[in-house]
Amino acid sequence: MNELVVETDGLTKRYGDRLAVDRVSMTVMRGEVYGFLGPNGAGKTTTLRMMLGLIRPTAGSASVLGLPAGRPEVTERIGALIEGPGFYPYLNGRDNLRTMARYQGLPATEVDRVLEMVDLTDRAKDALKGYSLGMKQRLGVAAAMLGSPDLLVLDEPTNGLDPAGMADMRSLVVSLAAAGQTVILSSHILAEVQEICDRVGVINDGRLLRESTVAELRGGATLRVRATPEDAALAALMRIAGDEGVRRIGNETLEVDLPATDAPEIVRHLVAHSIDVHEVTVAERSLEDVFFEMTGTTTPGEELVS
Ligand SMILES: Nc1ncnc2c1ncn2[C@@H]1O[C@H](COP(=O)(O)OP(=O)(O)OP(=O)(O)O)[C@@H](O)[C@H]1O
Repeated sequence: MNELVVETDGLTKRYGDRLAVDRVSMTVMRGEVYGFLGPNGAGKTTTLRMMLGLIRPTAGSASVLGLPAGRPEVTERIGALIEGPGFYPYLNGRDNLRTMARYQGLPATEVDRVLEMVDLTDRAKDALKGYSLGMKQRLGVAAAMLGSPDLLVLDEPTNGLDPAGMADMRSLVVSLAAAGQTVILSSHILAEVQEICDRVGVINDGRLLRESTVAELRGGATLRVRATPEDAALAALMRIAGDEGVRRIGNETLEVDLPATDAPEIVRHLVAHSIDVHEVTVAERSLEDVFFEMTGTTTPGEELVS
């Protein structure tokens, strides 16, 4: 357990004056879905390309499966879908994968296995030009899964997909993770990362701002209490949560930094002080709120619209 699959140390890439990746030190553990999150141009693809050994770092290092990135014995244990899959349009799905499998010295049964995994067995005999973008992306994941790689790297796998295609891709990643596959998934879609990732690295302007579990990043939930008279409620709640643990947020409502399990105690306490409790709700911060606080800029989602 807790085996390191990827470790980067001060990983840096400079293009002329542009520092695309700036001293990134990140870790990915075996069996987790790691969300690499950041707005467009943040440095996600450049970092992944260094991990895959496709480009050389200007400084720092990346090790994958305990060996320096780029070594052939490492590269062959990574499956990647990066910048859209390249297929032969006139071949069908199965023959496209067979060509790749043959090149890698893998048997035809391996093609059937990965087709089944991405739920394309029924359409495997159709020519690729009839595939939707979502199907092509799924075939791309199937190609990346040939030979059962130890690490699967998916760069923006839902980019350009319609909502149904996105949901499809998300459930595919979840099913691969359930089967024990280690996945690095880059995305600028916060809700997506929140839904399917165990841990997240947030990158902005080439720098890794934070690396933690999604739950840690979002912080604990808070309680919102609407009670009157408000001043008396504030004083009473401060005795439980401390002066810093309670804030007024308007509409006779107070925000309290206590877990949801404390709600009954809070209500009892207020009622014992003759305070009327009108409503108690649990407020969870979304990853989007957190991202906004961390970068102080627009969320990646908003950038998409521009
Ligand atoms: N080959 C290159 N030559 C020059 N600059 C580059 C090159 N590749 C990337 N960059 C620059 O490095 C920065 C990071 O780019 P990168 O593609 O890694 O970001 P990203 O987070 O993957 O963004 P996106 O979500 O748009 O794919 C950008 O400013 C980009 O313009």
